[in-house]
Amino acid sequence: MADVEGMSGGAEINTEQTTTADSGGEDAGEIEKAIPKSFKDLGVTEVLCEACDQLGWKSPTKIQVEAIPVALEGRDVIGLAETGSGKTGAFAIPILQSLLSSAQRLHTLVLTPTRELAFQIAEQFDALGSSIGVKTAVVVGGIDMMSQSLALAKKPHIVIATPGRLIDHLENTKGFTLRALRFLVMDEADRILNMDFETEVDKILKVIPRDRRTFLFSATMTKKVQKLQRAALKDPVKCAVSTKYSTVDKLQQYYIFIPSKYKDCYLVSILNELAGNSFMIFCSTCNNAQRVALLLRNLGITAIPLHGQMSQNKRLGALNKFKSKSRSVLLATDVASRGLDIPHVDCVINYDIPTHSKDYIHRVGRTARAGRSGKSITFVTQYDVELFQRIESLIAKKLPAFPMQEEEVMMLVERVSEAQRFARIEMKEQGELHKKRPRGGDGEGDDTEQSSGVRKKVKGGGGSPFATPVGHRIERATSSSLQSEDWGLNMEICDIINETEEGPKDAARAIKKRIAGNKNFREVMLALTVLETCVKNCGHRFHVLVSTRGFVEGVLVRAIMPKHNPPMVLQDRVLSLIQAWADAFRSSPSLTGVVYVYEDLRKRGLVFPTATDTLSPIHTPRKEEVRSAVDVSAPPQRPAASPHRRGVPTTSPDQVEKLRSDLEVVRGNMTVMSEMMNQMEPGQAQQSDIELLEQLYTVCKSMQDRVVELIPRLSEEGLIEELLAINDEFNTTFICYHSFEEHCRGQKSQDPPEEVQAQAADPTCANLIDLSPDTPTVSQPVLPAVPAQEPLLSQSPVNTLSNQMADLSTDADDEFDMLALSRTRAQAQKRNGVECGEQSSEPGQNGAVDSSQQNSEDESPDSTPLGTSPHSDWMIAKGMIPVSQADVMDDIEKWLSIDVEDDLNDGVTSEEFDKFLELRAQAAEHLPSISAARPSTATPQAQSAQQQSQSPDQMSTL
Ligand SMILES: Nc1ncnc2c1ncn2[C@@H]1O[C@H](COP(=O)(O)OP(=O)(O)OP(=O)(O)O)[C@@H](O)[C@H]1O
Repeated sequence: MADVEGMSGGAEINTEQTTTADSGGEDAGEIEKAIPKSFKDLGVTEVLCEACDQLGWKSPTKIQVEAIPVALEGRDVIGLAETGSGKTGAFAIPILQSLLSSAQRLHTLVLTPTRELAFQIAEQFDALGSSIGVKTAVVVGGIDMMSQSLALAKKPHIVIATPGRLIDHLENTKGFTLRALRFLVMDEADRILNMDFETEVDKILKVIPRDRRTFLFSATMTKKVQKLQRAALKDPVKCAVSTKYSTVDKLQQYYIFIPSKYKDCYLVSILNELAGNSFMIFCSTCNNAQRVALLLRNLGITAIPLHGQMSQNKRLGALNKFKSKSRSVLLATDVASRGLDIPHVDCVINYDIPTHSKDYIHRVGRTARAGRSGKSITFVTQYDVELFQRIESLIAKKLPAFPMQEEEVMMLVERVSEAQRFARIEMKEQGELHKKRPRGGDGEGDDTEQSSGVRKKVKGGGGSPFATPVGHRIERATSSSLQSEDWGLNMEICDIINETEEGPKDAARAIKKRIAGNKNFREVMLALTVLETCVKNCGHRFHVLVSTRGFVEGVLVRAIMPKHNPPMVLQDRVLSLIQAWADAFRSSPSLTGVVYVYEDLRKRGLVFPTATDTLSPIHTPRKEEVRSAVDVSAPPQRPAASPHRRGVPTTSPDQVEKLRSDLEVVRGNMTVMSEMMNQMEPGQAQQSDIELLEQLYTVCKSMQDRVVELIPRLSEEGLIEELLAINDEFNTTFICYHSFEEHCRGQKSQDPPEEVQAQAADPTCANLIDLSPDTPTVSQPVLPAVPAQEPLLSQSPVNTLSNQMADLSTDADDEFDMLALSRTRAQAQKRNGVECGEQSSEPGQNGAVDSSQQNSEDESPDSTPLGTSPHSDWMIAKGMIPVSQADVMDDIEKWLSIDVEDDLNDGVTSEEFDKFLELRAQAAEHLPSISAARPSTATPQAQSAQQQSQSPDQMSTL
C-alpha cells in the first residue's frame, strides 16, 4: 500500500515501522472473513474484547488490526483509513487498555474539530469503557462553561474537546490542568492541524507533557501532519490502510451537471425520485442550509438544518431528530462533514460543491459506512466545473452522470418557485428575530467546523471565506502568483455576485479575508482590483456590504495603517477608492457609510491623493468590455483595451483634433483656477480676486457638464478615458475650491449674479467641446467678463453638502486643515502639470466607479423635505439613485450581511490613526508644491502673467 505522501523519508518517521494493508474495498463483513484476527489476537484484554463483542464488533477492522498492536506497544500512531472504517475504535481501545493498567485522572485528551464529533467520540469511549468505569467529559463551545468546569473538576479520565473551548478552560478554570496527560489524540488530524486551529493547538501542546503518547487519525492526511510530527510526535508508526484520498467501494458516486438557477428544482426532483431514503445534503453556507431546509419543508419534505449559526442545543436537537429518523433530510454545512457516524444515511447530496476537494471525501463518507452501501450525488453548475475536475483527480475516479429527466425537473419549476418565495419570507422573519435576539450569549459559532479558534469567533457565515464558489474565485484572482489581473475571472466573480443569493456576502467576506492583515501587498492590490471591479459591475446588494463604515474602516483603512508598513502606492490606492466611492455613493442613503469615513478622514486632516494618476491606477474594464474581449473558449485573460466602443459612431480625426484642442482650453481654465487658489490667502484675498475665482468656478462647472454629456457620445476609449480624467480633475479642483470657500466664510454670501449665470450658459460656453460639424472650434479658454457686482460665493450642492458634512464633526484644527488643503492642492497642481508649465497629455484613468455618477449635482439643496437626516433627505429630494429599502430581497440581504458587518466592525485605534496621519502629512510635505516652486510674492495676476508666457490662450481669456 502506498505511503502517506509527505511522510515517507521524513527524518523522524521510521518507514520500516510503517504498517499498511490493502484496502481492497472490503466491507466489515468481508473483513471478518478476510482477516482471521480477533481483538484478542491483537493483544486486547478480555474485558475490552467483551465490550467490543457487546457493540457487535465481531472482529477488528483493518485499521484496528494495523493500529491497535502498535499502539499497545507504546508507539505513537498516525492512522490513515477510509471514512467509516472504525478509526475511533482503533485509538480508543489502546487508550482504555492503558487506563486499565495504570488508572489515572485526566489521562487522555482527544481533540476534534466539531462539537458533534466530540459527543460522538465520548459515546464510543463510554460504550467501550462502561464495564471498567471510565469517566469522560466533553468540552466544546456553545455550552455553558460552568457545567463543563464542574465536569472537569471531577477529573475525568478522558477529555474530549474542541480546541477553542479547551483553551478557554485551560486559561480560566481554576485547578484544571493537563500537566499529567498521558495520551493526546487528534481525530480528523489534518483538520485540527490546519491554519484555523494552529494557534490553539500550539498553545495546547505547550501545556501538556512532552513525554506523552500521540495518535493522529484521519481519512485524509496533509503535509501539516508532517509538521506536527516534527513538533510533537515521537518515532511514530504510520498505519495506512487506504490510499491517501480514497472513497469506499460500496459508495456509488454520481455527479449531475445543472444550471445554477435550477439547483432547487433538481434537488426536489431527486428527493422525490429517491423518496424513502435518508439524505444528508451539504450546502456551503449556513444561510443556504437554512433556506433550502425551509424550501423543502414548504414542499412537505421533512427536512431539518444543522449549521454553525444554530445554538448548540438546536444543533444537537437537529442531529438527534435525524438520527432517530424523525427527519429524513438533514441540510448541513461542513460542520457535519467529518466524523459523524449515522449508519442509516443512504444518500449524500452535495448541493453546493465543496471548495476543498478533501471535504468531498469526508462529506460522501457520511454514507456507505462500516461496509454498508450508499450513494452520493454532486451538483455541478456552470461555475463548478473546475472544482469538480479537481475532485475527480483527487479521488482518481471519473464519476458517472446521475440519470435525470430534464423535462420532469422543469415541471417542478412553478411549485419550487412558490416554495422559494415562502422560504425567503420565512428567512426574512427569522432574520428579524435574529436581529432582536442578543448574540453570542451561548458562544454560538465557536469551535464549529467553520470556527477559526478562540479569538476569531465565527458568527455564522460559511466556513473559510474562500470556501464558496465566489470566494474560491476571489482567492484565485488575488493570488500573488498571478502575472497580471485575470479580468475574465474578475467578471466571473461579478456574475456570481449578481446572479446568486449568497454571492455578495460571500464575495465581501472573501475580499475582506484577502485584505485584512495581509502583508502580501501584491495580493492586497489584486484584491482591491477585484473589489473595484465588483463595485463597478455589481449592484446595490454588493454596494451595501462594502460601503459600510465597518468595511471601509475595518478593512480598507486598516490595511494602510502604519503598523502594516504599507507602500505609498497602496495607501494612495485605498484612499482614492474611498474618495471615489464617497463621491459616487453620496446620493444613496443606504450607502453613506463610506461617505462618513471619507469626510471623517478629511476632517481629521488626512491628505487624499487627488491626482488622477493615483485614482484607479489599474484600468478596470466594465463588464461589457471584458465580455466582448474575452473569448469564451479561450482561457480568460485581460482584454486588450478596445479602441472603440460598439454602437457609438466613430469620431472623425478632425473632430478628435478639435476636441483635443478644446480640452486644452478646459485644462487651461482649471489650471488657472487651481493656481489662483494656491496664491490667494482665504482671509486676505482681494474681493476682485474672489469674484474672478467664483466666475471661473461657474465656467468650469459648465465645462464639466459638457464633458460629462460628451462621454457617452464618444467611441474612442482613449478619448473617453481622457474625458473621465478631466472630469476627475474638475472634481479635485472643485474640492479645493470648496475648501477654499469654507475658509472664506464670514463673507457675505450671495447668489451668482445673473450676468455670470448667463455667461455660464453663454453659447460660447455651450459650444465648448461640441462635436457637431457646424460648431466653430473654441481655441481659447472661456471666461466671462468680470461683472462689477458684489462678491459671490457659490452655492453649489457640492459646497453645501461638504459644508453639511463638515458640520457633523467638531471644528478641525485650522492648520491641519490647511495642511490637508495644501496637500490636496499640491497634488492637483502636480497633476495639472503646473510646476513644469505644461498640460498633462497623459490620458487619465477612470475612477473606481463611473465618473458620470459623480457629476449629478447641479442645484442647491433647498426645499429639503423632512426625513431622517438632512443629507439623506436632500439626496432623496434630489432624486439621486433611488433605493427601494422596502424591497424584501434587500432586507434579506441586509440580514445576511449582519455577520459580514459584525465581522468587519473592528475599526482603527486613535493611536494608529494619529501615526497614520503623521505619515501621510510627511508624504504630502515631500510633494512638490506650487508655492515652493514659485516666488511667494507673486499675485494671482502675476502668476497668470507667468502662465501667459506658457499658455497665451489661457491668459488672454483671463
Ligand atoms: N470492528 C468493528 N466491527 C464492526 N463495526 C465497527 C467496528 N469498529 C467500528 N465499527 C463501527 O463502524 C462505524 C464507523 O466507525 P468510526 O466512526 O470509528 O469510523 P471512522 O473511520 O472514524 O470514520 P470517519 O472517517 O468518517 O470519522 C461505527 O458505527 C462503529 O461502531
